[in-house]
Amino acid sequence: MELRMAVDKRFPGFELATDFSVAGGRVGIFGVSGSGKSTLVSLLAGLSHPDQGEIVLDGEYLFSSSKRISVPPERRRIAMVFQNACLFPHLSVKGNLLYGFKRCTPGHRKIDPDTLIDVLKLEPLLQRGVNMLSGGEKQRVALGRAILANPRLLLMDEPLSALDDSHKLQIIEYLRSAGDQFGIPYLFISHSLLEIRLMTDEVLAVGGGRILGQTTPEELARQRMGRSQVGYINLIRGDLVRRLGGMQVYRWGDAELFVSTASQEETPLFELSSRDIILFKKHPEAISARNLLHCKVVDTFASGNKVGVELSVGGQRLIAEVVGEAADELAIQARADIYAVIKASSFRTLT
Ligand SMILES: Nc1ncnc2c1ncn2[C@@H]1O[C@H](COP(=O)(O)OP(=O)(O)OP(=O)(O)O)[C@@H](O)[C@H]1O
Repeated sequence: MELRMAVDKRFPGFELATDFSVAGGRVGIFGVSGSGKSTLVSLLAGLSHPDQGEIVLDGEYLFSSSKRISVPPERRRIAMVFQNACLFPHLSVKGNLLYGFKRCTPGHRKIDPDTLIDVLKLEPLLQRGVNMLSGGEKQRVALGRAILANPRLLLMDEPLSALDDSHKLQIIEYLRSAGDQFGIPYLFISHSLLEIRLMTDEVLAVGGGRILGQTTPEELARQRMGRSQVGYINLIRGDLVRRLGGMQVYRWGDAELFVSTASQEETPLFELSSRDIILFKKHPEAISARNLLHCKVVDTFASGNKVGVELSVGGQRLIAEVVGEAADELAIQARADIYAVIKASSFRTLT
């Protein structure tokens, strides 16, 4: 997907003015509430019109004020998944799924409904009325309906916001299938950096109606480390090796991690804040923390008043943070050996 949006849109008290180009299959739009994300999405989908400018998708003008072009929404081949599933209440799950497929011209019908039903695990729901579904199930149906419309671009506008935390991450796996299994490029809009990191490869940061930056989710997370209350969040997927009393031991690359927070999953995802990693220059003796990892410093970076320290451990990467003074005292520099200490209780279970 190649998208260029150079548009202006004014509301009383708010102006969206963007000029950006993105290419790729998994693009994020990140920004706080009121930054203009939904306005941008609505202009792209054709649900509202820019005051001026142009929108070009894969070489085709969807909107151009100077050329007097405005392709109607139904001819843009852009499908949407919103915060609320917005399913048709009078149709069954199957009816909702096939709705988009039937409206799609036969030449564009590349995705087989049975394959989609299989991938999104919708078979047991097919005959149900949509009011009999949980929030997560509704979002899976809404996603399926959008994919079956065989769009050239899928817009996902805060699709996880209405779900509780425990369901969000399960649904992410399905949302990603739009790209991974069906090859549909998507724009994923969210105010959650975690969701952006799990869903996208490139991200536009939006604020006050402007594009503040265009970068990778990883780089965005690093930039925000110093400003964030929680520091940098390391995302760690471990493989359960054994259980020891109230503790789980996970393999993570060549390293083993002791984690005291429980998960039902064999390969759960954990969060670990850069603030919960303590660095030692020499091997510390007799510590109560369960995890002592011998690491190499890969790189350091400044973020606000903190220094981020990228570590290599057992073939994996970990980001710790220290204040500038500590970085000097510990002589932290690329290729230095260092020990990272982490309490077993510092890991937060995401799945
Ligand atoms: N139709 C409209 N009329 C007037 N103002 C509007 C309209 N649509 C949006 N706005 C204003 O534009 C600004 C950006 O809104 P927008 O919904 O795009 O933000 P957002 O980043 O998507 O926020 P959220 O994450 O809360 O949905 C807000 O100040 C909003 O009040």
